[in-house]
Amino acid sequence: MKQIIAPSILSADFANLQRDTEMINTSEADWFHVDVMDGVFVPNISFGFPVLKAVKKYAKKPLDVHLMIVNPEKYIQEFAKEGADIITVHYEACTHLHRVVQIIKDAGCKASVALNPHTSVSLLKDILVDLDMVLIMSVNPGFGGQQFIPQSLNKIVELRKLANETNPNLLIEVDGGVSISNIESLIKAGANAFVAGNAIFGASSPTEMIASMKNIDINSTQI
Ligand SMILES: O=C(CO)[C@H](O)[C@H](O)COP(=O)(O)O
Ligand SMILES: [Fe+2]
Repeated sequence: MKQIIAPSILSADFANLQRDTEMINTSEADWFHVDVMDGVFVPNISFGFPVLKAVKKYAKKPLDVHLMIVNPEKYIQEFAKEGADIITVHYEACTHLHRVVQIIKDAGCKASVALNPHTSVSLLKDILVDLDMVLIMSVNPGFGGQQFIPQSLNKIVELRKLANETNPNLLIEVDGGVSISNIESLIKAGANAFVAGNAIFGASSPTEMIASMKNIDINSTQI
């Protein structure tokens, strides 16, 4: 299976959101990545339900909703109602993570958990079997356009090993500083879903950049 590419609409032009949504629709991208920030869990505020609703109106691909908010359990049903297909909550924001994962599933969505750069993948050992995806944050959450933290590579390798024991179909998504120059090493480490904001929307041709990321073939690369 080819890697999943999820452009982050955080880097889209909000004055031209319909245009950028259509660009993703007609590109080789797989999902829309939707970053919700509350100004409490992270030091930034992005957007909430009205923007999700607006994207959903035109999006022809699944919405991958990344909740960087405290008490996410309060809002999961509404995010599902407004069109989320995959919901990611942060490990660091959930005291009762198992319960939150069940709430996501009961709402009819795929369940995913994100780990901040300082959070060890070993902490997910007892819940991995219940998850559809783990999101490895490769920057500190809160802003687009930051530099990839190299230690994230080891976390992907470690997580893939752990998943092979209990949940071999687990998707591993990487978010933050992903670009055409590091995506190959991330695939080799064991990740299979990639969020990119700046790398796509900052490119001279976003659709060509999406196609390049989608079609990297790690087997044909000479070492
Ligand atoms: O969750 C996020 C930030 O917290 C974004 O998804 C992420 O930063 C994408 O932007 P970029 O590819 O420009 O780093
Ligand atoms: Fe994100």
